[in-house]
Amino acid sequence: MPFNKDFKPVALGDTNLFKPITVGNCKLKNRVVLAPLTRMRAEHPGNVPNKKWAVEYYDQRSKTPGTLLITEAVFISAQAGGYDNAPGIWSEEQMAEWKKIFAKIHENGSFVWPQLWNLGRQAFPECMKRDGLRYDSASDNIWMDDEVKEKAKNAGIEQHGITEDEIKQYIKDYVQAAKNCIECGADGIQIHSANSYLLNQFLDPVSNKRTDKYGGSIENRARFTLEVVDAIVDAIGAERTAIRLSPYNTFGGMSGGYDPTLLAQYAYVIGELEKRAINGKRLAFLDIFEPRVSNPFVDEGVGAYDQGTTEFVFSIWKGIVVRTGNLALHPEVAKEYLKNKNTLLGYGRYYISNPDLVERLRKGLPLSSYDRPSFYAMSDKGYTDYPTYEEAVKLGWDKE
Ligand SMILES: C=C(C)c1ccc(C)c(O)c1
Repeated sequence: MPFNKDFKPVALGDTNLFKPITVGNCKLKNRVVLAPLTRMRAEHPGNVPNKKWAVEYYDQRSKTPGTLLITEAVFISAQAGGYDNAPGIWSEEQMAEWKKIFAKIHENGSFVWPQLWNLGRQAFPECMKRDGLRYDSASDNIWMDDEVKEKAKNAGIEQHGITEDEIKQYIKDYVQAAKNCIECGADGIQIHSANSYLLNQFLDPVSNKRTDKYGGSIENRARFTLEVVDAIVDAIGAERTAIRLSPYNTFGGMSGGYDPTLLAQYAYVIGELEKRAINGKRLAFLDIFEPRVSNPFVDEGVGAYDQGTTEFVFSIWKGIVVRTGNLALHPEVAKEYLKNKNTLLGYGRYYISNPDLVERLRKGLPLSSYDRPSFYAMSDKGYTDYPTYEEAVKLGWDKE
């Protein structure tokens, strides 16, 4: 893919983006963060990180020492999964591959935080039926969309509102997965409580119709997420624990900004995290998915929700924030965000196509466009074959 000719690069080397900051136990030399990016290259069966390509993929994106990388989302257990080609971190075989990946990132002087994932109703129903697993969510049969409802019916599996005992088991699975990450060498973990996956299905009243202590009020809908936070903090420490939230996301049937009460839900969760912080258990960072991207499946710049902002977060949370969402082509927005001294910037799609993105942002170098069709393809094409800027110039891309 050639350079993006429609984008005029801006050097950010003299901005706060390259001001060192300590996150947890990690002394970062820049504030560029590899955002968690599912790439669907894990091996099936076994949900094992790709043995041929994954080490190289993360090696290429961690070359600038002192960079924070959040891995692609990682299933905490088979029951939390439901995609054949996404990785887990519950088995020895999976852990053996992650150890190699984490070691390579550390060899480059960078840091790695796996994102802990639990799909809920975003799982493929047919996979759960095939594997003799439940097809879980916050409530029975509140479908993401009619297509999924039909797939579940054809597979002969109901969508199951999980019981309190099953919630307790998931919390144990989150803790074990977090411990496995640290055993494999990770610097910390990020709890995925965003983008319509299971914890988000509990936070959002559109999917959570429960009448027990996990539903029916802002406090109750936040309970599962906060119990996961507390259990993981107790197991590995607050300085090794982060969380991702997406107040405005509409992907996966979530309410986003269209439910006026949703911001109150997130203000409550973040308020509870700040209360814990004041009591000595401050999470390493909050990763906030900006409404600049209300649905990650739509094209660059499409679908931004402009009726609200995440600025409320800063009235509550006094710790470190990663802000992610369509920033690579918008250095002016990046600079605005960087005025806050606790802010780091997450980069996703353009970090796929620019393995040396940190250096390109520092120097204001042209950005290679990405190839969306290969985002989730089982191939090294669109995964490890994107050139660095120097390699691209040798290929004559600057002459095109
Ligand atoms: C492209 C989307 C919406 C996506 C995929 C995977 C994950 C873990 C996520 O948070 C978002």
